[in-house]
Amino acid sequence: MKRDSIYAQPHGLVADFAFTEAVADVFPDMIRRSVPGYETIISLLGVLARRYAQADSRIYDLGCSLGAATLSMASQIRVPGVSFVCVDNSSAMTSRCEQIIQRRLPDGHFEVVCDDIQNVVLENASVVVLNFTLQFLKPDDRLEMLRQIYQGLRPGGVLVLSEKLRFADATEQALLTDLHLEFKRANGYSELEISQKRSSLENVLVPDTFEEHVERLQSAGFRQVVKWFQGLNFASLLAVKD
Ligand SMILES: Nc1ncnc2c1ncn2[C@@H]1O[C@H](C[S@+](CC[C@H]([NH3+])C(=O)[O-])CC(=O)[O-])[C@@H](O)[C@H]1O
Ligand SMILES: O=C(O)C(=O)Cc1ccccc1
Repeated sequence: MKRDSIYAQPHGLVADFAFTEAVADVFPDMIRRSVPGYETIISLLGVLARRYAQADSRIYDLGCSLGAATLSMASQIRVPGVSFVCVDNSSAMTSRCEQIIQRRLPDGHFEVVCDDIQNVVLENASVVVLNFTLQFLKPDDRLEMLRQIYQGLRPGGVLVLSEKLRFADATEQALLTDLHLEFKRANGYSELEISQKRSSLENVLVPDTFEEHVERLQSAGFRQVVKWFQGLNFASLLAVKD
């Protein structure tokens, strides 16, 4: 695994964060050292998919990056006739993802698509994963994305939505942001790396509160929403279509 040192040197003017070749090259290390609970979430996505995957249905991994969620789910699913659709709009990610999945699941039914997830028409889905992806869509586009997912799900199907959270209460926001900083320091990021990454993400990753997520999921049609994981200011929600 290549070590992330993208923000180790001063950038002068820090550009908006983008999923470039350089980021794709170090992505497993970057996300593991930046998102508390990431590896646990990936592993538990397998457990969730094993429970909710329906025979002869599709599983969508939206914003798949290098396909970690798909690989975990594929290793756990026991029902026949499941096909995976992995979508990401970064070609640096999808070209690597295609190779990784081909190597790890030579007999698997999967498709890797390089496109905006907002252009995907979902059909016959039993499990849809948005693992830290919705937060990169423009806030005004998020409800429509969830509506599209809801209409593409079968009855009994689920959306797993993982996101960085914002907190309405200023004290809670300050505490959890500070603990996330401490998590990054504990994982070897310098103050310069932390501050440059923070400015690059400023207008790119716009987090919502837990309450905003629940309301939006309900507006999209989901009646049952549960938070099944939280690590500091990162959480994952399970939304079930009746
Ligand atoms: N509009 C969009 N359309 C398609 N892809 C997008 C869009 N916006 C962002 N992306 C893609 O969403 C991914 C977000 S990373 C997901 C981790 C992965 N799920 C994992 O479980 O390892 C999370 C993070 O980096 O914090 C990137 O690969 C983007 O190119
Ligand atoms: O690094 C951060 O502060 C994050 O919020 C997580 C993250 C992880 C990988 C790419 C972009 C954002």
